[in-house]
Amino acid sequence: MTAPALALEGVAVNRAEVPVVHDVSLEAAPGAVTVVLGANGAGKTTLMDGIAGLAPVKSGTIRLDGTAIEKLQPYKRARAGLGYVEQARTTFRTLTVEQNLIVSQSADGDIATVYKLFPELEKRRTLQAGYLSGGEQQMLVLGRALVSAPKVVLIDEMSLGLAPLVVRRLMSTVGELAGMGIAVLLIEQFANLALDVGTHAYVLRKGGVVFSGPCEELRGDDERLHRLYFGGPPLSAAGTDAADESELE
Ligand SMILES: Nc1ncnc2c1ncn2[C@@H]1O[C@H](COP(=O)(O)OP(=O)(O)OP(=O)(O)O)[C@@H](O)[C@H]1O
Repeated sequence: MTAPALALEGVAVNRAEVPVVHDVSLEAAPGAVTVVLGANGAGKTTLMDGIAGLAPVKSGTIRLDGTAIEKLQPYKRARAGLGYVEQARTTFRTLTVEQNLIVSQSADGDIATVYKLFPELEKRRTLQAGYLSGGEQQMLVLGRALVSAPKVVLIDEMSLGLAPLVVRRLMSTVGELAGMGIAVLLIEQFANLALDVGTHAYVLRKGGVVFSGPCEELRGDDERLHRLYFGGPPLSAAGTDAADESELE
């Protein structure tokens, strides 16, 4: 098996001194999309913030290409090859599209690759980012992560507030990022879209992992997802899964 680009072991993350994520172990392989699912408030963003260094990791280890990063400042984690596409969809609104890419570019980063992935951005390269549509802004945020030449990209709910067609387009791009050898860790509210593009899935509930397995096991199985998200008995009388059991592999 390929060595994971990102490996977490027993990670706990706090929010404002409150323990939110506990004992999370997960891996993200290079060249694949790993999906993190869970209900609102399950701790997905807190986990991503912990990996990126924006929330305090209280215990456990986070390895990027085998090197422990959990004690590094966020900018050092970024420099080590960690890209983070945050939910907030932040761009420098008064800079042009191209300037946004230039300020995020690392020595190995290639703006032409971004334009190949998103021809829309090349057409608007001289436009201030504040004038882009929501979907184009999300493309720019993904593009900014890409020009930092990352080994791992964390993507948090990039579909928020976007039209379904745009979301599908962005999802296929996420697959292309993996095709470039990047390890993508994807949080997504539209579970089935994420499961279509992903290889391995984790489900978080109340800050802990309750499922780890191939995406195909969950694809299209809304009842099982619901039970994993919220616990409790199976929704259908025919359900054979244990009521509130974790399904860790
Ligand atoms: N800044 C904060 N201070 C205190 N508690 C917080 C803070 N941010 C989040 N929380 C709490 O941490 C828990 C996990 O939130 P988090 O945003 O990580 O979940 P999530 O799975 O990403 O949910 P969503 O899908 O709604 O973004 C929630 O109970 C939330 O209220």
